[in-house]
Amino acid sequence: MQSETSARQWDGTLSPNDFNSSVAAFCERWKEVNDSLPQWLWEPFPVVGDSSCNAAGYLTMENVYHQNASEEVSHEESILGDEDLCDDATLVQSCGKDDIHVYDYHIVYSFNFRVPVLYFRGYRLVYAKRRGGGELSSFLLPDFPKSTMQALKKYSPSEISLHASKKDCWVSIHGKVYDVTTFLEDHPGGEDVILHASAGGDATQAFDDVGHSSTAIIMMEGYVIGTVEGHVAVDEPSKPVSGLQRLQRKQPPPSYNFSDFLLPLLVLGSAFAAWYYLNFYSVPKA
Ligand code: HEM
Repeated sequence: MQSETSARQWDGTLSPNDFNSSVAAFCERWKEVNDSLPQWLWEPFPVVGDSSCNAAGYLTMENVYHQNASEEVSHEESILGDEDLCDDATLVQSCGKDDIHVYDYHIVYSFNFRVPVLYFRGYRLVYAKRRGGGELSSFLLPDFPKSTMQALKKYSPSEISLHASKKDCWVSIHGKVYDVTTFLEDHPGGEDVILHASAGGDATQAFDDVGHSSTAIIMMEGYVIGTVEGHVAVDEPSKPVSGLQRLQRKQPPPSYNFSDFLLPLLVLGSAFAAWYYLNFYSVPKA
């Protein structure tokens, strides 16, 4: 436990190992006080390189949804299975009678800002009767706030292109800028492909052509530093690809996708840091 003096000197950032130990404590505490709510789970990143961080990964809580009382969608009809309903803190109003909004939350450690960041992706499930049949089908629609990206710093393509070396490597993918310098050695696909993509300008196509998994897409959010100035989102966000799909490239796409991957809504840093502060710093000495 830190003294009050050191708490006052704390600059609000965490080391990767602080993050790991605090999220473990956070999960435990969440379980104790929110037993009836969906639980946070630790999802490890693929073991790669010679990482200084001994337990890299992120926290995940998925399929959090609220069902309107008026909607009589039965357990069998729900494609979500029997996940717990969330409370009002995560309530999202549905637009239509048959809609359900679903959120996936991820807490990722930002290696560049040294704070935990909360990302979420949201989508709306729309239930529609199949023509000529009574069964319900579903598909996903994008449902993201447009203001999300405005909080991030904007970089011009020419500024981004100045950072294409092993010691200072930025890539732009789908309008966002990632400083992947510290990740190069750990990249499962090798550092050369990223360096090559960085030097070649926008890396969106190269990134998508590989068919990165959803873990990779969540992981990359830990390296975001800003957005590309003037970027117009005419293209779709990266579509996560499962391990099986990577092995079977000819397999048809899934009936739904997470291409509507929602990017940072809030920097959880402040909330999480407050929590961390209250738990690890502000408790007066006995
Ligand atoms: C922040 C940026 C990036 C992150 C976090 C990232 C992460 C990953 C991860 C976790 C994997 C393991 C497979 C998977 O889970 O999908 C992977 C594989 C790979 N990545 Fe990336 N990647 C990034 C950028 C790029 C870029 C710009 C390229 C450019 C071509 C690239 C090319 C590859 C290749 C070739 C593989 C190997 C694929 C395979 O063996 O099937 N990655 N990456």
